[in-house]
Amino acid sequence: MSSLSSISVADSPEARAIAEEQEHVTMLYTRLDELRDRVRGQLTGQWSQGGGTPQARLQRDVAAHGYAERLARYEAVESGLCFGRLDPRDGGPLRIGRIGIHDTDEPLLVDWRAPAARPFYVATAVTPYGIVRRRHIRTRGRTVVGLDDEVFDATAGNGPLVGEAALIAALDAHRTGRMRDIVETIQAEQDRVIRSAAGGVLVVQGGPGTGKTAVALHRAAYLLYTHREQLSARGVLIVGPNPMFLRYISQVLPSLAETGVLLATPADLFPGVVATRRETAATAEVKGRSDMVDFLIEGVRARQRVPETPVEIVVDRHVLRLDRYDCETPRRRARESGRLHNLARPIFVAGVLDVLAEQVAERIGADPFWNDPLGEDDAPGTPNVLDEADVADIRGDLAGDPGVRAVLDELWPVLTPERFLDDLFATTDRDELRREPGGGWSAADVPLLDEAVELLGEDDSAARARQARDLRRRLDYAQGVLDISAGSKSYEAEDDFEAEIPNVADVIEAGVLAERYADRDVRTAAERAAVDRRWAFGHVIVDEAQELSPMAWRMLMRRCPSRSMTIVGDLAQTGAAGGAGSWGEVLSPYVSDRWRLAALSVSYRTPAEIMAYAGRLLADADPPIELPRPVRSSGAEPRELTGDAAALAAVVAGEPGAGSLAVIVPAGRRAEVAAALPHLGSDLDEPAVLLTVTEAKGLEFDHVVLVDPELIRGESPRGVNDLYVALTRATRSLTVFRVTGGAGCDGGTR
Ligand SMILES: Nc1ncnc2c1ncn2[C@@H]1O[C@H](COP(=O)(O)OP(=O)(O)OP(=O)(O)O)[C@@H](O)[C@H]1O
Repeated sequence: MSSLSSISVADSPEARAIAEEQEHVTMLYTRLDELRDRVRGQLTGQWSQGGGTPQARLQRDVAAHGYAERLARYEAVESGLCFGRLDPRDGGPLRIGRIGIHDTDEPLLVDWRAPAARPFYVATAVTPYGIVRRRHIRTRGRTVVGLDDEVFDATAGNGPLVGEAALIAALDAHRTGRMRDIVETIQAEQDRVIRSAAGGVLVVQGGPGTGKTAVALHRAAYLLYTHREQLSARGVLIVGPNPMFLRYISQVLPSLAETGVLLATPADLFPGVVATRRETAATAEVKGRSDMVDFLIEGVRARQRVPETPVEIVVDRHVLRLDRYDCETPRRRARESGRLHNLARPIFVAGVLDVLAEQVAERIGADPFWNDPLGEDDAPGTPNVLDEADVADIRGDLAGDPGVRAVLDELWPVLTPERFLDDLFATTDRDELRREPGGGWSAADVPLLDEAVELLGEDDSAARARQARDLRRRLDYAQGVLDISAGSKSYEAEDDFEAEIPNVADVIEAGVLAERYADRDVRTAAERAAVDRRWAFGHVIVDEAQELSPMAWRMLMRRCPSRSMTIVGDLAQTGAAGGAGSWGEVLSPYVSDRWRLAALSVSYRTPAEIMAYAGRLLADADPPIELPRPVRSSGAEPRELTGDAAALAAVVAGEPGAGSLAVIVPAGRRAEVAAALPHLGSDLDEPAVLLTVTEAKGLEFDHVVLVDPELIRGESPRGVNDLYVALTRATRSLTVFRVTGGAGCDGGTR
């Protein structure tokens, strides 16, 4: 392998190589500008056409939406448009970039996701895939500033890393509050995960910094490229642990020219509910257990009541009575119907109304002389003079009676998930769950709300009525079009020749035409999915998946009935008490043992010095923690310091100015440390932040000051995992600071 970097000597072979690449890169940007101009023109063309039929306007909206998306893609790839070159043994060079650009018959730039680009990520001297040279092209703006070449020749052994110089340069770069894409330096083991088949469940397990998140995001881009039609219709969902994490990763897919992916936390997955309520980890753990399903089922059954003591209802001066026996049969029938609670209610209501109607009919229709031989006609009649229609009228009156309705609502209420859960928590005898109604929802409530819908059923009569109205409107409109057209036909029919020409009404009927006028939704799948609880995604990616509770998994699996999923996590980093202990345990209820495991073993984040230090601090962990292999060293050993709050503040103030800094604290000391470091918030766009381990999960910083590691370890049953997370957030330097004094930091340095 040979390497060239930062070539500047004019007229050297290296300079000539740069000039050659510059020429190609310049040509590519010219093409990109042309493509943008063309799409901009098409977009303006759509907007400038006014008026027209509703159908024409809708078609214009759809077209404009498509052009706007394409333009956004072209805008997104400005930086690093072309970053690689492959020289095959046979044939001309291929340039690799963020999108594909073609001339009439030859590819000018090959999309990194295309099969032809694959050797760029996996070729080695031993398995060169027909490639003799791989070149990483470094650009600044539109200027080529350096090249890194690897020549595959059987006599020169290649190292395990692909494009080592480019990779190390990427890893050494300062971190900002936003994750960057790694498209230029994806490593072979990562590439295998990214390009793995879309179907089934793929679990990606790897230690901190092995690129799981990066790989998951590039896999999303790869799948969208490879299965564009299917996935842009059904959408891709990426689930991350908290909003801060989602903000951190939010730029990666747009920089890969992919939009339209929904990023959400599990707490975001119940449209209409914003989970802002705080609760203890212990309560959240209980709510996440799978036995909550039975708790909810029991709760629903308990709201399908029969009267303990007879209930009296006064209707038109008649006193009607309902007892336990009267209601048990309707309840049994409703339950046995197999319908969900709200949908079974009409069966219960019908049964109870029958009982009440019978009572009324007996009172007002009974014929006391029905079998009196001296009665009218001297012959036995019927015991009740009311016929079926009369009884049906009585039933109808009873159904509208407020007193009857109140009793029915009490016995078998229509329940929204919110009303049900509020009531359940207010009345439960489980202390850890009991709370007053109202006060909003917690993140752990969201899977319970979702589960509740599955038990209660959604009353979609309003939506169905709306659909019926829409269809009626479209039919009327279509019929109007046909009528006008038929009118013009009769006018035209005065001319015999014209009358031979078939009219629109001859070839299409109103229903079909109405379909054509159906509103076409111009929103992306992600936009539609965000407001639709029942949306089934084409692929779901779950990051930091080890943190999800069994109830959250149930909710997620509902969003992905096809089970086309990528699950990314590290069991050694599980912090949540209800989080995963093993992937098999998590997945077996849904896919049995039909899931694939891919392991990532190299840490691209944590330098060797910090990893070794973490190994020492975690040496007694049980089960033992297997640390990933660091890919580079920083030359800086971690520092251990002790002092009071003022000393901590001084250390933080003295941290290197360049790059990002995080102070990671035990949750129980957050307030104290925040008081000592009042200038630190948790906005990742700021150069320095103060975070708990839970908040820091999945993030990384150039420099980390870790406060009181022993406290972090002792704070929860999975404290050792939390400490592992905290120790592995830094890309450059780690300072461990133990605060002296009982209260630690009491704000003295304010
Ligand atoms: N092939 C690569 N080229 C360049 N940078 C990479 C590569 N792989 C990973 N990285 C970088 O390494 C860092 C860690 O990656 P990432 O956050 O995806 O790891 P992770 O496994 O998800 O970590 P954690 O378990 O801590 O969440 C990121 O800055 C990422 O950009």
